[in-house]
Amino acid sequence: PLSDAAELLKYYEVYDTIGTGGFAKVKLGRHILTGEKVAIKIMEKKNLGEDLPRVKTEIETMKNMSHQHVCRLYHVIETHSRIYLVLEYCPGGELFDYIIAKAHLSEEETRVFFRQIVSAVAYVHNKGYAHRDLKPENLLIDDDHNLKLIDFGLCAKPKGGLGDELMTCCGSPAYAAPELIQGKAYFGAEADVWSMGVLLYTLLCGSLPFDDDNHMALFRKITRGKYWNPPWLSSDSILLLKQMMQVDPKRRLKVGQLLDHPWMMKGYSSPVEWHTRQPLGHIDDDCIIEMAVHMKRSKQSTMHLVSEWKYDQTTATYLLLLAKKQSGRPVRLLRYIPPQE
Ligand SMILES: O=C(Nc1ccc2c(c1)CCNCC2)c1ccc(-c2cn[nH]c2)cc1OCc1ccccc1
Repeated sequence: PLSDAAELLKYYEVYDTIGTGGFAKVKLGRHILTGEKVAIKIMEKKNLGEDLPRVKTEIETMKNMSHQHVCRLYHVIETHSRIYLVLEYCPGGELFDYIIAKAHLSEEETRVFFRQIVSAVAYVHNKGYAHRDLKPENLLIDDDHNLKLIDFGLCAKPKGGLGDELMTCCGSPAYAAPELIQGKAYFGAEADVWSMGVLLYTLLCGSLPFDDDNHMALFRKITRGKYWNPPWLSSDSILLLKQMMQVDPKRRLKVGQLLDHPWMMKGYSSPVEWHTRQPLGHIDDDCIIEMAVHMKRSKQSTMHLVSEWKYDQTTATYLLLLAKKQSGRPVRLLRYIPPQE
């Protein structure tokens, strides 16, 4: 109903639907004040049902994530019947479609992408979360041809940190670790490494290492851990895949060992940089000044307002101004001049 869209339309121009997922629809949009393009994920509360907790998890998790390879949440608008998430614009679409279009990627192109995936996952783990649904559908390509991790609906933040075991069996079977599908207690970080191994395989090979229409047959293949290595794989790639898709989680590579693994370092002089380039607490002066001028407030009170991180129009305006600055565009808010009488 219009009342729901009214709140959204106060701040955004909304264009056509670009994707419809399980319980959400994604539309293109533009933030009026900054002119920046955004993606708007629209969910009908009544259709969410038992998925509502998953959406709440995703929102609370994404509010704590600020990283160059994690899709940024800018604004949360909850109305009578809908939840709108305003998200970072990723016009390259899903990595899944990109791989299909190219059959499979070269080792060099895979390495560029895989270093970004490891950077995102290392950051997420350092924050105490396990993603638990790593797959090419959950990696989007931005307008700079960089990857952005999405879908934190299944992530877990064990109370005692990632040293605690998890129980819930979740995620997509083809990417799920053996210990997870066997219903054993597992460590989220170890399960994520297995999924990254399957992801690396799909990038290099253009197919799944373990696949079967029959669920039980698929489970048997995963627990057996044997898969085909296509002839175009280098011996280094074969070795790394083997170290990541170890059925025994204790023998599996750790994320820390991935950061400077010889395969990851080929053609590079430094290990994967996983620290964020935009720490959450950091407040950019240029953006604050432009907002203060626009809001006719002092710099101090504008700084204070932004620091509340309410994921409202203020948060969205600040983050989108920052995105503008980082893309080399002018740190300017729209100067709306009302029509002269
Ligand atoms: O910006 C996003 N998507 C997106 C934007 C523009 C274009 C495309 C895609 C590809 C299709 N051709 C038109 C160009 C976009 C951003 C964030 C999220 C998102 C973040 N957490 N959850 C979802 C989802 C997004 O989309 C999903 C999608 C839509 C159509 C296909 C492929 C992917």
